[in-house]
Amino acid sequence: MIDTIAAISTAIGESGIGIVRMSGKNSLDIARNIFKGKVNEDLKEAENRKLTYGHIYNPEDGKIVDEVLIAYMKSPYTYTREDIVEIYCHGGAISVKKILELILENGARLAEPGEFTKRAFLNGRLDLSQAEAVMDLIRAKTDKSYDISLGQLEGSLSDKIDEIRNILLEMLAHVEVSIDFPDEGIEEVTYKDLKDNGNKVLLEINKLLNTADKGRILRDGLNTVILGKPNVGKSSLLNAILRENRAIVTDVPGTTRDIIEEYINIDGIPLKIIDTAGIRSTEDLVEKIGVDRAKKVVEEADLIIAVFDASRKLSSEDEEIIELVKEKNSIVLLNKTDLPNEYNVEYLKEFVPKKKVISTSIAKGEGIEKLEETIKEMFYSGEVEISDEIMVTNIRHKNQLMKAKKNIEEAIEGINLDIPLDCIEVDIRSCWENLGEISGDTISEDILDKIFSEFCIGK
Ligand SMILES: Nc1nc2c(c(=O)[nH]1)N(C=O)[C@@H](CNc1ccc(C(=O)N[C@@H](CCC(=O)O)C(=O)O)cc1)CN2
Ligand SMILES: Nc1nc2c(ncn2[C@@H]2O[C@H](COP(=O)(O)OP(=O)(O)OP(=O)(O)O)[C@@H](O)[C@H]2O)c(=O)[nH]1
Ligand SMILES: [Mg+2]
Repeated sequence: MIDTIAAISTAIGESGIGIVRMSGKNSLDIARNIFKGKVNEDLKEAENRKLTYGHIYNPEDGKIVDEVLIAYMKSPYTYTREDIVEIYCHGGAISVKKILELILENGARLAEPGEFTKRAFLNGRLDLSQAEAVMDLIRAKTDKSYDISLGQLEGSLSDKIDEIRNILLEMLAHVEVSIDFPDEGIEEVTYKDLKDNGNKVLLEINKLLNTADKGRILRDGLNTVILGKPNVGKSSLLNAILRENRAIVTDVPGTTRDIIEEYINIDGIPLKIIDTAGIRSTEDLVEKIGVDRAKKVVEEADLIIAVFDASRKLSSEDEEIIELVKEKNSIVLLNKTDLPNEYNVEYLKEFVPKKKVISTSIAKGEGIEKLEETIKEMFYSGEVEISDEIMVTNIRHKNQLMKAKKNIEEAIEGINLDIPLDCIEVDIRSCWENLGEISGDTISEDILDKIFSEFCIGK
């Protein structure tokens, strides 16, 4: 039997109201055990989707736990398609926890992360990409990524994937007819038809893939890493961009020991901005770990802002930075230009010939706007425009699309070479299956578990 699950669905902390919810057959019975209504005594006349006022109490000792509102939502027209009971109690940490404990003592099981949404998926209310969009919606950090998730929740991506898979199904049907009735002269027609449809599928997959890189950036933010030797002004830059004193700034080299991550919007472009420990060789263990981490985040960066100090001569540490950023998408800052300069922008440019070099005095707030302008330019000059087209924002979806692309390319190659239809059929089927993993139509139990395990509790 499928058990009844329960979880706290709101954030635990200082909040006005907290929600504890249950899903499954026993939800209403459990609620009846621990709830006493003022008018509606024991939820006998629990009306579907009506709020009832009353108290949660412990049936063992009769003690009142909290004053609440309670809602019963009857299967199948609910979030999970199962019976659901939601209890709206006072916020904070204690009430929600006490009520959850009572519910668990009365026969429910603690829900795994994402299990409510997993049930919605397993019971057919959502497809997998919509379930994933629920999570993206919660995690969205900008209006744009929010809009994309909402669109995917409403099924924009699912519809597109279905459309492509339907073309593939049609192709499979033609192949099967030709294999079953080889003598009726339909083979020629089949090859022509396969070619047209195969190309259509490839085109649609490519369109989606083209949105993927920008889509990821819109979802997660442009991964921007501030890099430089100690004391050049990296943390000052972070604070200047954020316009708040987020990171500690001192004149002691080695102030920042670990990486600091923050999110900021520059005219609609979301940045995940990372301040790092200054790169230098050091004996200090903590600082050394910080430096190693800094080097590691460089590998995953979309953009590096390399900071140099105009008031000190270029050192071997600076050379190391130059090597690190040479092959990367980067902007070079020459900072502290308000101090007596050891060298200028022209000199620095010789070392980083292909990079944009900006002169700044972060202490005086000079050059920050120019930096922001430059980031914007670099972002918008990059291929795909932000538009209302369907975006692929999820890495898993991108990987499935890449597999499907390979399948359809192989099928098309086979068609062009007139190889036997049953060989081509294998590729078309793989393509259909790989796309089906996006909507969850064809997917294994363990991949499902993995996807939902990354959800949050109570969703
Ligand atoms: N109190 C509360 N608020 C919430 C949620 C919730 O579970 N509880 N949601 C949880 O994420 C979101 C709303 N999402 C929901 C999605 C579907 C259904 C639902 O009952 N669907 C039925 C009936 C639809 C209808 O009446 O037309 C269905 O699809 O059959 C409910 C909530 C946000 N707000
Ligand atoms: N004169 C001048 N001082 C600056 C400028 N930018 C930063 N500073 C100062 O330089 C010192 C170091 O700044 P931080 O931002 O802590 O440097 P950092 O690169 O984060 O240093 P670590 O975390 O140690 O790697 C502080 O005293 C800042 O006030 C600038 O444009 N001009
Ligand atoms: Mg610092």
